[in-house]
Order: sequence, then structure tokens, then C-alpha cells
Amino acid sequence: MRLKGKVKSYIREKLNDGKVIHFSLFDPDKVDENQVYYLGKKLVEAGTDAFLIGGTLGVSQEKLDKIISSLTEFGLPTIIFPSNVNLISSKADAILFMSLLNSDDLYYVVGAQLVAAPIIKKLGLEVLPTAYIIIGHGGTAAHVGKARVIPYENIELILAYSLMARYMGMEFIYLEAGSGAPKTINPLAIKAVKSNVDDAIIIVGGGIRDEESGKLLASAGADIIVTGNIIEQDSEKALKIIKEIKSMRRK
Ligand SMILES: CC(C)=CCC/C(C)=C/CC/C(C)=C/CC/C(C)=C/COP(=O)(O)OP(=O)(O)O
Ligand SMILES: O=P(O)(O)OC[C@@H](O)CO
Ligand SMILES: [Mg+2]
Repeated sequence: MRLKGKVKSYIREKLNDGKVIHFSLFDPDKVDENQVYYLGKKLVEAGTDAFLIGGTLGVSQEKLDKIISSLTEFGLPTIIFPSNVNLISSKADAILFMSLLNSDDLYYVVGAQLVAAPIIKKLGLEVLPTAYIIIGHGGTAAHVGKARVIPYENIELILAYSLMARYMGMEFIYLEAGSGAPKTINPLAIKAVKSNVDDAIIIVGGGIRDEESGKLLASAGADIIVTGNIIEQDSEKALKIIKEIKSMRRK
């Protein structure tokens, strides 16, 4: 089943039903092609809601296409998480159309988006307008994206960026601690964004490795929880996180 054009409403319906959403992130460079189906099946059975596909280093278009195709069989949305314009695929349903708002390089704020927009139009991918805000450790994405990383505890600044994003019309706010970050996003920052930014869908990711942190971030107001590394490193742990998140109800 293809979900092109229906991904945003799929997400909104789940949120309106009081559910917390989980996205499983696959890095095409890190995942073994032969394992994708087996791994995907377990994640789906545990209750994951969608697949994010992306990575910063070493991702080829060919591998990206292959991974998306293998995941399509599960009937869940496949969403590209792009690090650059070369990672756009007609095989996906949607793309996080991200602007890295706290980058010092205009390329990551509007440049890549300018080049990508006509390609996305031609391919007919659904667009999820996303403010990408990198906080704390930041990981590889911060380095490559030349992010002026926001300190973990600077809630005032995180809130100001989030408000700015929403006032500019962005619907998704991705609070990113960086892939493999030693510390997740500060729950107090999520609380502040949740209670002050109207009608935004808050995505939280980076460094989520156990069910307690997943629960804490979701309780603070995260609408969508992303896990990446833990799926590659300890899939059983990842399944536990998903089950925990999916047992929760949003306030
Ligand atoms: C809209 C389009 C086409 C592009 C936007 C391009 C932007 C704004 C990129 C932001 C900067 C960036 C490099 C983001 C990367 C996001 C991503 C895919 C992170 C996944 O984590 P990895 O960086 O692969 O981490 P590890 O492999 O180390 O786990
Ligand atoms: O790999 P982890 O640490 O789960 O991070 C997920 C995602 O937010 C990275 O962009
Ligand atoms: Mg990666």
C-alpha cells in the first residue's frame, strides 16, 4: 500500500486519538540489506507507526531506494529524512522538508530546499514542513549542517526557535539531540514548546536508548519519538521502547 498524500492525515488522526507516535529510523549506510525485512517486521509487530529513512554519511541513492522498497511491504508510511538533496527517492511516500534553522550556513536553511523543491514536485512526494533544531551534543548532523548548537539547558532559546518556526508556518518541530547523543533532549524544553507553541507536531530524537527516556519525553509532550541507533545496536531494547510508547495516552 502506498500512502503518498496521506501521511500527514495518518499522523494527525493518531494524535487526535490520543496516541504517541513512534518512528523507526533506518540509516541505509548502517543497516544490512538482508536484515531490513526481518527487522522491519519486528518493529511493525511491536507497534511502530512509520519508517524514517536517512543518514548523513555514506548513503547512496541505490541503497536508499532498496531500503525503502523493502520497507514498503509493511503498509506503513516511508518518510525520507534527508541530509542533502541527493537523498530524495520516488519510492518513498513523504519527505521531512527540513530547514536547519540554527545553521550558520544558508545552504542548510534555504539552499538545499531550493534545489530539492522542483525535484520533489516532479516526483509527487508528500511534503512534511519541518523545522530542524539541533540541541546539545548534535552528532554528525550538527557538524555537517554547521549548526550553532543550542545548549541543552537553554529552554528560552529552544522555545524562541520553535515559536519562530511555527510563526513561519512550519508544522513539524524536530528537536534533535543528535544521533547517538549521550543525553536526550531536556524534557523541560519539550514541556515549554508543548505549552507555548500552538498546533505544532513535536518530533524528538537523539540518544533515546531505553523505555524510561522514551516515556519521559512522551510525557513531557513529544508527539513523535524517533529511535535510530538502538534499532541497529539492540533491537530487543528498541521493541521495548516502542511498546512502552504505544501503551501511553497523550494528555
Ligand atoms: C530538504 C532537503 C532535501 C534537505 C535538507 C537538508 C538539511 C536541512 C540537512 C540538515 C543537516 C543534516 C546533515 C541532517 C542530517 C539528518 C539525518 C539524516 C540524521 C541521521 O543521523 P546520522 O547523521 O546518520 O547519524 P549516525 O549515522 O552517526 O547515527
Ligand atoms: O540514532 P538515535 O540516537 O536514536 O537518534 C535518532 C535521530 O534523532 C537522529 O537523527
Ligand atoms: Mg546514521
